[in-house]
Amino acid sequence: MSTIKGISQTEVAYDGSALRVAIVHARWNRVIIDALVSGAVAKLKERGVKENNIIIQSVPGSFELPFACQKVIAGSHIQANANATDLLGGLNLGSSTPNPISRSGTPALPTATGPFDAVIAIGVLIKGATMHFEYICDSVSHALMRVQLDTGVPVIFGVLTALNDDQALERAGLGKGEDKGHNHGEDWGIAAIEMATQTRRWGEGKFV
Ligand SMILES: Nc1c(NC[C@H](O)[C@H](O)[C@H](O)CO)[nH]c(=O)[nH]c1=O
Ligand SMILES: CC(=O)[C@@H](O)COP(=O)(O)O
Repeated sequence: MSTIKGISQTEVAYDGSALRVAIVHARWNRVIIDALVSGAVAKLKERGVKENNIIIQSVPGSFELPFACQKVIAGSHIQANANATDLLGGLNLGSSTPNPISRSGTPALPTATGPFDAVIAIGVLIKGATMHFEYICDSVSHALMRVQLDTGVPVIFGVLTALNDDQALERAGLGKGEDKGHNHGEDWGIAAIEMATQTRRWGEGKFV
């Protein structure tokens, strides 16, 4: 019987070439994390996101993900403003600073910086002997939802909440049996591009 689970991909092939995406990952259960991050990066690149527009940051554990995502989003705005100031500063609008454009002869273009169009939060939580698992899963899921609603930047929920090692391995395509499972990191990369693109469109009042 074919499963009814899983995402139904949209017919639209979203173009990631103008997008900037951050991946924030925890470092617990690193073998699984690395597979998930690789899967997400592969799909981002496959859909055109430039390598220097994929920023990867790590934190100790999944509990740190919401705070890190909030700060990474805020930092990208500061970085963008700083670059804009640098560029505007080069226009020599009566300032004493010589125009870097005239000084070097070539325009001072900003580096690959700017606000993130989406953030992918990746963590692997595996149930242990205590209730620690439940409290982290609950708090992190609610907090990541709040970060995206508060910031207006899509935060893709890439946190595996597994009851045992095998469940986590299979969801990273690392299953021990014949069926290795499916790397959910790939789905998260695709979702990031769709949500980033749609967020831009919705922000312009466009409903394609
Ligand atoms: N047990 C797991 C953790 N625990 C660590 C917490 O996430 C956090 O880093 C610590 O409590 C300090 O604040 N983290 C995971 O990502 N996965 C686990 O299975
Ligand atoms: C998700 C966790 O925090 C968990 O792995 C910790 O294990 P334990 O509940 O046995 O301390």
